[in-house]
Amino acid sequence: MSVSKILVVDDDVTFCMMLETLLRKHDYEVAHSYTYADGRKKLADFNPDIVLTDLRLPDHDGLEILQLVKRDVPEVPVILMTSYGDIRTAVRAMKMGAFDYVTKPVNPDEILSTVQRAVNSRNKASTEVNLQVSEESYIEGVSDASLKILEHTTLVAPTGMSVLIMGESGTGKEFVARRIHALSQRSDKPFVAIDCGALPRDLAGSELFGHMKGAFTGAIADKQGQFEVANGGTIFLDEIGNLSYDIQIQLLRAIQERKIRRVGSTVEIQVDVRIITATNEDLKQAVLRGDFREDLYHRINEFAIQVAPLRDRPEDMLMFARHFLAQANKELLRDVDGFAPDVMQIFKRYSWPGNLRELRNIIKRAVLLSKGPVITAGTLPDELTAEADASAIVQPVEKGPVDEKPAEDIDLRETSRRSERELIITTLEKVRFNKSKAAKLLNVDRKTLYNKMKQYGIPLQ
Ligand SMILES: Nc1ncnc2c1ncn2[C@@H]1O[C@H](COP(=O)(O)OP(=O)(O)OP(=O)(O)O)[C@@H](O)[C@H]1O
Repeated sequence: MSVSKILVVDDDVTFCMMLETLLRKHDYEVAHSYTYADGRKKLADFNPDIVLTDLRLPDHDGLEILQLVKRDVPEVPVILMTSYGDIRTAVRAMKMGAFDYVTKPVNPDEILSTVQRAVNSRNKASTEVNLQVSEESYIEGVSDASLKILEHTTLVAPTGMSVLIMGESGTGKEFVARRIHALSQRSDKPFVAIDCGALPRDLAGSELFGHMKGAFTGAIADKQGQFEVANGGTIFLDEIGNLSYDIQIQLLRAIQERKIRRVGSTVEIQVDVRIITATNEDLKQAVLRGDFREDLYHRINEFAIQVAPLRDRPEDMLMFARHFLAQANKELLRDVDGFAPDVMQIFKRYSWPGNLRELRNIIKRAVLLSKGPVITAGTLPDELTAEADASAIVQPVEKGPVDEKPAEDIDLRETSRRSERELIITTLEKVRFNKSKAAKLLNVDRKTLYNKMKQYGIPLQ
């Protein structure tokens, strides 16, 4: 196999050099750019197989590099490097079609394993094997929300109904889709996953339905679309809300009449494909806005499954954490045995905007950094512990069993917010608004106290 070419875009010169040396040592061919403008040029001149970009560049942000790649060379995986404070942007990047993100400071083993996964995914894509049967095992979870998903997937799997899976990014929607396929009568036929968010508008038709030689510039040969590839099996359309109106019409036809037509052809091809779709936006709103066709919405929504965010199902935390720990140990050839009790408490208090994907990444990173037999709070990013600390002001770390059920009731939350505010005010008054002393008494750091004061509208005076 030929050497993979990697373009690194980052304005930190020393970091770029370090990364280059590391990647070269592992037989990658590397080019670097310190700016968006140069990155854009190298994208054309160097023709990389993979792009690694920082989220903050002096002249633009890294998301624009991602957009550029998705527009011009959508098959090239983009890995984003972010500081932990940018996690929400990283989540947005995933929605826009990024392959994955790694958090800075970048750990050599972590970056190498992510790059290797990207190389593997490219090799799969280029040989048109988009079937990607998951190597990871499926965890069912124990929360009520997970049990409901289990019940619904088992019920709907054998029916052939179209399923719409809703949930935030990283909650496991694609895993649920694969599960439905695996439990259906189509399980020995292809499962084809397509990220509609990463499909360039003008190529979406050809990617889904195929094209004929000469149909447009660049169509140098006839090409099967993914509907034909998936024939007999299941097609999973992730981020369905991103399809253009035009493609929505063609998709509706494919579902209603079970026929597709390649771009540039008049011949209709019969296809038998089950449709599973996913979205993390409110499609009903998109219908009301006129961005998504109502008839298509009803077609894809014969059965809906809601996947809850991780923060709303803390009962699942321990199981997933253990699963990702075992996975990380295997991938990194380590033998970390478990989690210190305060780590599980931090996990349960953190808001997990990136959901299971974020938990997986955090644990992998912690395994890399661990020196002892268990993962300790010191191996977690500061932002994560700070956010968890902030929400713990009136909920001191419990010593109880790690998987006990925390309060979920909305009123209870509201009450605890109110008493948290009162506690902060009383403490501040007691120490005459000396923030350092107040922070000490409340057992949080000053930054957390400031954030809380801002959040509750307490004057900083
Ligand atoms: N049930 C599960 N068992 C084990 N791992 C899971 C499960 N669900 C999700 N994961 C882990 O979380 C990662 C993200 O899941 P997945 O890609 O299915 O999320 P998603 O909701 O489709 O995300 P996006 O909306 O960003 O496409 C997976 O790669 C896997 O590592």
